[in-house]
Amino acid sequence: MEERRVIRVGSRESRLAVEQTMLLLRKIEEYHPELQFELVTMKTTGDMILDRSLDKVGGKGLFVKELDKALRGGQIDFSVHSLKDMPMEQPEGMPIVALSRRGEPRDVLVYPRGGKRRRPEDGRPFRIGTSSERRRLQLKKLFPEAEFLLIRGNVLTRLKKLDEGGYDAIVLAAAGLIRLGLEERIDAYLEPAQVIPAAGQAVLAVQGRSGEDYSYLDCINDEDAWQTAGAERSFVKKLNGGCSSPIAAYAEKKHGQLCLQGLFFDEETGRHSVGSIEGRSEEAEKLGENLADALRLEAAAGA
Ligand SMILES: NCc1[nH]cc(CCC(=O)O)c1CC(=O)O
Repeated sequence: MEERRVIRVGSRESRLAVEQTMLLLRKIEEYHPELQFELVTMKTTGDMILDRSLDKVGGKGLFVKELDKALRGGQIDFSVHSLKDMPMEQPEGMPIVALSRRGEPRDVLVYPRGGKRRRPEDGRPFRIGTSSERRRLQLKKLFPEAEFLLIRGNVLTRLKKLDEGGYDAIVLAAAGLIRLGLEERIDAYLEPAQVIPAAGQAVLAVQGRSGEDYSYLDCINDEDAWQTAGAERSFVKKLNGGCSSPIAAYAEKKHGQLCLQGLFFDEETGRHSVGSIEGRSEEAEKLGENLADALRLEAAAGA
């Protein structure tokens, strides 16, 4: 029997990261039985800092740095990430080489297991757990009376903290729960018109090394994901390059057109602006930039 070519694949070690990576690998294996994948998991800086909002300690890069090092050093052949955790620009020589078809893009509310959603009459404010400024800013409008509390840790840790009574609800990405087989924990979907998701939410990204042949990834690579996530990420990039201010972006294709919704919060004026733009899919990046310019002006002017 011929030896199968071994490909080493890097992933964060959280259960969600591993589930997502395996999902992708199983798909590739269907098309390429001649390949053998070996999973290499790592703890990242972002997984180790649990007491602060990550916005404050250096942002998105924290979840990918260790894996980048292994990729650069050749210990792994590619790594798999949630696109929304990736910086807007890839390090030299380590581009994104494939994007998966987007999963369920919405954020959701999860209530404590067994406990009914607490009625507001009993006095204390409804406590919503999230560590994302993007989510807090948008949920404040839906739940003006709520109190927002920081929650950190991976998805399973957050669910545990919720069930132990620390919160009346938490906000998570539907995609993560679904991929963990926990869809039944979803109590309410938040429509993008109410809560715009994070750029790249529910898309998986494969990061590789320049010059390597990744043609075996064609089977999972999704053109729509490149266009929609491309518009979302160019919007974010134009506004802050991935720093701390809350930004949301969600694009979808409708009748061949690309429709991008965005939210921008201006730290200087304390105002935020929300808007959308529509155009040709081929101009995804331009659309992102144009919406960014428009929303920046609006937030600055306080229209
Ligand atoms: N920031 C953590 C993170 N990164 C990706 C997902 C879920 C999957 C996805 O959105 O692609 C999650 C959990 C969450 O936000 O609830």
